[in-house]
Amino acid sequence: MDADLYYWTRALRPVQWYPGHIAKTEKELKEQLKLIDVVIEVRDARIPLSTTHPQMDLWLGNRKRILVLNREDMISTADRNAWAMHFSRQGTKVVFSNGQLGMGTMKLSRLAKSLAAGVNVKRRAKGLLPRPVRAGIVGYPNVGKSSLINRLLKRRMCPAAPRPGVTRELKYVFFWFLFLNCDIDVKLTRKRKDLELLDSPGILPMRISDQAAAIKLAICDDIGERSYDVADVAAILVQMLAKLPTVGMKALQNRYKIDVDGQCGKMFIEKLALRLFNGDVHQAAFRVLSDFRKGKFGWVALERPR
Ligand SMILES: Nc1nc2c(ncn2[C@@H]2O[C@H](COP(=O)(O)OP(=O)(O)OP(=O)(O)O)[C@@H](O)[C@H]2O)c(=O)[nH]1
Repeated sequence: MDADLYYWTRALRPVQWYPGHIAKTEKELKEQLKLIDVVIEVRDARIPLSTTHPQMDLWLGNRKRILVLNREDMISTADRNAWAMHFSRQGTKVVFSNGQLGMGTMKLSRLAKSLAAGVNVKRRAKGLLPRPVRAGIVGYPNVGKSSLINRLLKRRMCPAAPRPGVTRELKYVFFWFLFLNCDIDVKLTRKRKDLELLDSPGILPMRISDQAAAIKLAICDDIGERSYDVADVAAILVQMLAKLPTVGMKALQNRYKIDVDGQCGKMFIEKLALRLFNGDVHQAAFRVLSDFRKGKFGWVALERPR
């Protein structure tokens, strides 16, 4: 699939975002990471490779780290098993989660605390009181960072929305939580006093040279719509779905009642526009993307371990 994608995307308008506030966010994030005991890196389970920040390894060095593949509900069990095996072979600690429903958050919280337990061993040895473990949540836009934090805290402390770029600043959420609840709900604060969470805005690389990865980010709604041509992206999605053994041309044909030429997604979108949207290609393209994002073709990962 990746070789096809490379070929298909060569002639398209490149997916591109404007560096704007990226440099500022990067600088702030690097500063904040110095205060963090354990980093929780969130990726989109449908595209764990394309949601890997190329500089993350450099920034994190040998800092304690947990990899979270969020949106586990949007991939099949076979995809999940393939990724679990891949990361376990690499010796990487991975947690599969669902930020909407909270699956995986208990394991995540336990793992974060156990990985950073050494912090308080050292503090005690120095005669200091223990302090909460500080976990920083990082990852691309819209992968589910804020939803996961809300689930971890069982409170809506961070705005979460179905569009990229909602979180705009670094924010310690647990400080607020303690402050707001210390008198009212002592049991709750005691229970969770051992973990502090830092939410951060979605971070993208300044430039992306891998257009196949960029298209997948667009398909999965992990970058803003201004960065890409919706019709181009939907056409590529049609070609990808036609090729996927678990979807195939038949599923497209049945859903939209249009003949599919697996080689030409653009023609498919144009036919759909004529059939349902008075020739409006943008609306037709948006329908296909939104059907994919809602799981109308089943839950499929767009990447498998290489
Ligand atoms: N199906 C599904 N949807 C999820 C999951 N996690 C989050 N979402 C949805 O994905 C959208 C984005 O989630 P956010 O938590 O706002 O993502 P974010 O990474 O904080 O986004 P930025 O603020 O842009 O960095 C929201 O509509 C969530 O409800 C999940 O595991 N499964």
